[in-house]
This record gives sequence, structure tokens and C-alpha cells, in this order.
Amino acid sequence: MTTFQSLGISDSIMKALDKMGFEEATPIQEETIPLGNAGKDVIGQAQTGTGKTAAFGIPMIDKITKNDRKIQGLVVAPTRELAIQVSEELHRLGKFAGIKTLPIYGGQQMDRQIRGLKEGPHIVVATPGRLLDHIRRKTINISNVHTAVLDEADEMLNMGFIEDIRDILKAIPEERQTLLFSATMPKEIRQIASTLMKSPVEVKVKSKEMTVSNIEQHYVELHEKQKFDALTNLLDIHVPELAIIFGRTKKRVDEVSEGLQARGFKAEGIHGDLTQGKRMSVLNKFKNGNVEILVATDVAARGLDISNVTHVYNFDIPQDPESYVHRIGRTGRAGKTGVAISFITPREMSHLHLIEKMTKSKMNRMQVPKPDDAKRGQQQLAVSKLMRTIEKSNLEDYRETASELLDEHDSVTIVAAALRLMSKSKRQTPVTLSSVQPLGGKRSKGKSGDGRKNFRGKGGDKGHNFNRGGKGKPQGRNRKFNNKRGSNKSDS
Ligand SMILES: Nc1ncnc2c1ncn2[C@@H]1O[C@H](COP(=O)(O)OP(=O)(O)OP(=O)(O)O)[C@@H](O)[C@H]1O
Ligand SMILES: [Mg+2]
Repeated sequence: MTTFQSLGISDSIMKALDKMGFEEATPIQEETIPLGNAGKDVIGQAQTGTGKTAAFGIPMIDKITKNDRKIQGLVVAPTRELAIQVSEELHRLGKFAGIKTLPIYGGQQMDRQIRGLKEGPHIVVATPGRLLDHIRRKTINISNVHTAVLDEADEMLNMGFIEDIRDILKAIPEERQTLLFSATMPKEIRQIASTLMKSPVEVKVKSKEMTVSNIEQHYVELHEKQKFDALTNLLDIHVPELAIIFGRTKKRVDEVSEGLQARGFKAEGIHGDLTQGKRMSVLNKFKNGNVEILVATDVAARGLDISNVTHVYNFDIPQDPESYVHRIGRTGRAGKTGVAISFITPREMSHLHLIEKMTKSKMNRMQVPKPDDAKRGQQQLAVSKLMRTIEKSNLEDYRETASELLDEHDSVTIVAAALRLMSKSKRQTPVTLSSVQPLGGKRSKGKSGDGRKNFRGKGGDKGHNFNRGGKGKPQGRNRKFNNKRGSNKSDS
């Protein structure tokens, strides 16, 4: 056990950590905080939900001169929601040190951000596109930044963002300290990374698997047409506290979330075509439990930290193994347990094996859930509600009516009727989704024998409709989108 005390952290941050309930440092924090304090460039790779934000946030905050009201720390993150979340975590960490943090992202009014910038934040957490807008309009000055962080570094250095990142880093003094963090770091990206850094120290928390062991991983082999019923059956069996369902495209997300609503689930969709206001309100409703199921594109795959997510469902298998790691990593965070279930069509089985191989983890096969199991699950839920009412409520006022009922019917019939009333009635509502193409089995082999590259193109969110391999020719069915660089601005 490593205490934060032994890592040479200032008293004001110690106070913040105490308030946040952090008792001991996680392995990535233990290894990278001293390096960060020593001014080293660091590439930090550790599993999802293991505290990478504080790993770069603590040394960054500890280097800030409070009385110098210039931007001294800069964090770049791939999505708006993540920029907001990281900014909030840095705010909590830097609260007692008097450090001001400002998130800057697309979809928010420029003048509001400009006003915020004029107030002199010490740290800015930004999405790349909007940050570049400010740099070009000269409404931000990052020439005094001494610590730059790329959160989700491999994503930031992928084809969709790399040029933006280069442009951003050009506006920061070369003698900066650069910190790169992610749960995944493909070799080719690591190489690009080292060109932006000064003799970086690579810290990779030792673990056989890329995914955390507290996530149970399963898969269900099924046909496309079975997916929706299988999903609602599983939801009835698992009764997740909060669940995220990942779909491949925005349209898919809309259809699945509408279908779930039609069957009586508290579900909403989130993807890059929604207004920023809508994205925030959906996410907030999910965080406070008013929405129990979030249906999302990969826009919600990286970095988001929502503590009670108990289940992640891959309604469509993700395109690349990294994406799988990040998606399922929305559950099982900070030592909690979680369950991840991926739907695989028969043609996609080779892709499943590829993910298993790359992530060095194994998914357990699960049978296609049956309606009877779902019914039992629902009844179980009604029973537990009934039991809670028995334990917690004052039932005096109901006793007389209850005994009158018992004079006329047997007790089993009455309880059965109550359970029926309490079970959701809309589950049989027919829902048909538009047809989609499975990820091609043959294509997954690719020229290089490394099928990953073929799955780089994303037909989904963030406008990543291009091959993200970074080199070589575009492959697979996303070829025609390959020139759409810059379309990632949709999330900037
Ligand atoms: N030392 C600690 N003790 C207890 N909780 C911690 C500690 N460090 C971080 N946490 C909490 O753990 C959760 C996950 O942290 P964080 O979001 O930084 O993970 P991450 O490694 O960045 O994950 P991802 O790869 O998904 O981005 C957060 O709620 C954070 O506040
Ligand atoms: Mg993170």
C-alpha cells in the first residue's frame, strides 16, 4: 500500500484527496506522480478506471504558481463530456491550492468561454477543435503552459486528431513537460508520441490483461434479428442499476433507445448529432438515475467515469480492440465490479477472437437469453419491490381490504395478480431495427495479418469516418470516407 504522503504531495492536495476519499495511491499514481514531480515526460498506460486523471492532475497542480494568473497547465481530451469531467476532477484536486480550472469545448458559446478565459484560469481542459479555434482567434494564450497532457493519448494521436494536436503543441513552449495517458497504446501511436516528447519515460502498469479483472466478460452469439429481444430479455434478467449500451452508428443508437422506451425502459440515446445541451441533459439524467440505460456511440466510450454503471452491453461489436477495452471500462471502475456482454453475429466470430487475443482476455459464452428467463427476472424484481414494501411501509390502512380479499380468493391468486400488475406490460411491443451489415469475417484478416487495421474506420460517431491506421491505404468499407479528415470537428 502506497500512501499519497510518501509521494511528496503538497498539503493542500493531501487535504483535497482526503475530502475525495482517496486513501491510497493506485499503481499508476504511485509510479507516475514522482516522475511528473521530477519534470519528466511520461507515457502512462494503465487499465480503465484506475485513476489516471489524478496521476497526471496531481503533479500538474503541484507545479502551478497560484499568483501567476496565466494558463500554466493544459489538458486535451477527445470529447466534450470528458473535458468537463476532467476539469471537474482537477477542480476538486486543486480546490485548497486555489487553482482555477476551465473546460473549453465545442457546442458552447464562444463569448462565454472568452469571458471565462479572461478570468485567468491556471488550467484549461479542452477538446482539440475548439481549442484551435481560440488559438487562431488569439482569444487564448497558451505560451506560458509548462505542463501539457493528452488524455486518451492514443485517440488524440490517431489520424482524426493528430494534425490538430501538432498545431496545438506548436503554440506551447518546447521546454514544456508532456504527459500522455491512456488505457491503450498501440505501438504505431507510441512511435508518433515519442516524436512529440523529450525522452519520455514509459510507464505501463504490469498486468497480463488490458482489461480489469473485476469486469466479468461474456458474449452471446446470435443473429442480427435476435439482438433487440435478446437485449430486453437480458435487461430484465440482470436488472442493471445503470447500463450503457453501445451501438455502431448514430441511427442505430436512436433506434435502439426508441425501441427500449417503447418496451418501457428508462432509456435515452447519446451521440454526436445531438445538441450540446441535449448531450449534457441526457448524461446528467443518467448520472442521477432518472435514465437507467444510456444508449451510446463511441462518443461515450472513453474516459467517462460514472460510478454506478453495473453493466455494459455491446449491441454491436466494436470496430477495434482498443475500443472494446474503453467501452467495457465504463463499468468496474475504482475497484467496483461490473459485467460486460457483447453481441456477436456468426460472421463476426473471428473478430471476437481477435479482440480476445489483443486484449489478452477471455469472454465467456452465454446462451441467447430466453423470454421465460426474462419473465422470471421481471417477477423477481416485482417480488423484491413487494418485499421492500413489506419491510419499510406502514401497511395498517390496507389490512382490512386485504383480509376481505382473502375471504373471496386464495392467497396465491391474489399475490400472483399483484405481481402481474407490478411487472412491466409493454415488453411484447414489437420493435424492428433497420438492417446493418455485420463486420466482415474475411475482411478482418487484412493484408498485414493484423486485422486491427481493417477496423480502424468508424462508421459511428465523432466523424471518425476514415481509416485511422495512420499509414497505408484505407481498407475495408470505409474507404470512400477516407478524405473526410476534419469531420472529427463534430466533437470539438
Ligand atoms: N487513489 C484513489 N483512491 C480512490 N479512488 C480513486 C483514486 N484515484 C482515482 N479514483 C477514482 O477512481 C475513478 C476512476 O478514475 P479515472 O477516471 O481517473 O480513471 P482512468 O484511469 O482515467 O480511467 P479511463 O481509462 O476510463 O479514463 C474516479 O471516480 C476517481 O475519482
Ligand atoms: Mg481517464
